[in-house]
Amino acid sequence: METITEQSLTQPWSREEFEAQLRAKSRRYHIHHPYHRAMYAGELNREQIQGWVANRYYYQIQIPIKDAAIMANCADREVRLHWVQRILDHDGHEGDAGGIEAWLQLAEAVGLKREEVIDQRHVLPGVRFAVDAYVNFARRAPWQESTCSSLTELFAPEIHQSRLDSWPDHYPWIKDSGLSYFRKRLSEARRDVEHGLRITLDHFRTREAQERALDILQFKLDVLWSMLDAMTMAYLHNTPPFHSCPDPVQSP
Ligand SMILES: O=C(O)c1cc(C(=O)O)c2c(n1)C(=O)C(=O)c1cc(C(=O)O)[nH]c1-2
Repeated sequence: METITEQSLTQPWSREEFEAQLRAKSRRYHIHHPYHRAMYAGELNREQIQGWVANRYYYQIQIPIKDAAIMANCADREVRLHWVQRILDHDGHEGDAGGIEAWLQLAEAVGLKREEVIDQRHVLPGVRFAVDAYVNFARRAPWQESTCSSLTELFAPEIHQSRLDSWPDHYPWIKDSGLSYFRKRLSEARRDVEHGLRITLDHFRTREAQERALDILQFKLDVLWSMLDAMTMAYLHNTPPFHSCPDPVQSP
């Protein structure tokens, strides 16, 4: 017979407790990363803001590809009908140029040229690897697991709001038009996460499955954190990839 302690370890959490466990992951959200902390404290210079915008562009363009991968794995028509909105939000549709275009406007507002963002010349290998890991996870995992990985969006409205609150004071050189991406995401993220959370709470029922969901969410937190680690090396510490190699680069 199981002891009480063993039982409490294997009993599934109630829906409320499971949701609370997922939400508690906010403690590891990239809002706490030193790069973001410096951003909201007004401590970044123009190049450091530009580096962040140019690198985050890679995340922005891969999000709809990630969402298409989720849909490709999903046989549930109702879910696909709902999920397709995420692709339209980023890629745009009639009457809305979409999030990727809004991000390019942000890039221009911080003084980058559209071409240098679109051609990805500033994207760091570490950022690329982290984002690609997220897309590849969505390609391979059952759609309910990929849905769960998008739940960092539970914490995203706060981070978008932090930018809207702090940038006009600290970075008055950034044109207000650049902030429209963050305004747009405030409502979109809330709507998306309601759907994603419902799927996750419905699907992960055993304690083992619920713990798997927490691990998946942690994986996504790792993706976001690792992107900023790569940017820290390049733009805060001035140690981009290969900075210590002999120059000019020798062939092997
Ligand atoms: O600016 C941010 O810090 C941030 C974080 C996240 C996130 O938590 O994954 C997303 C976004 N922004 C975002 O704009 C966005 O469209 C988005 C989609 C997703 C996703 O996983 O499907 N995350 C995020």
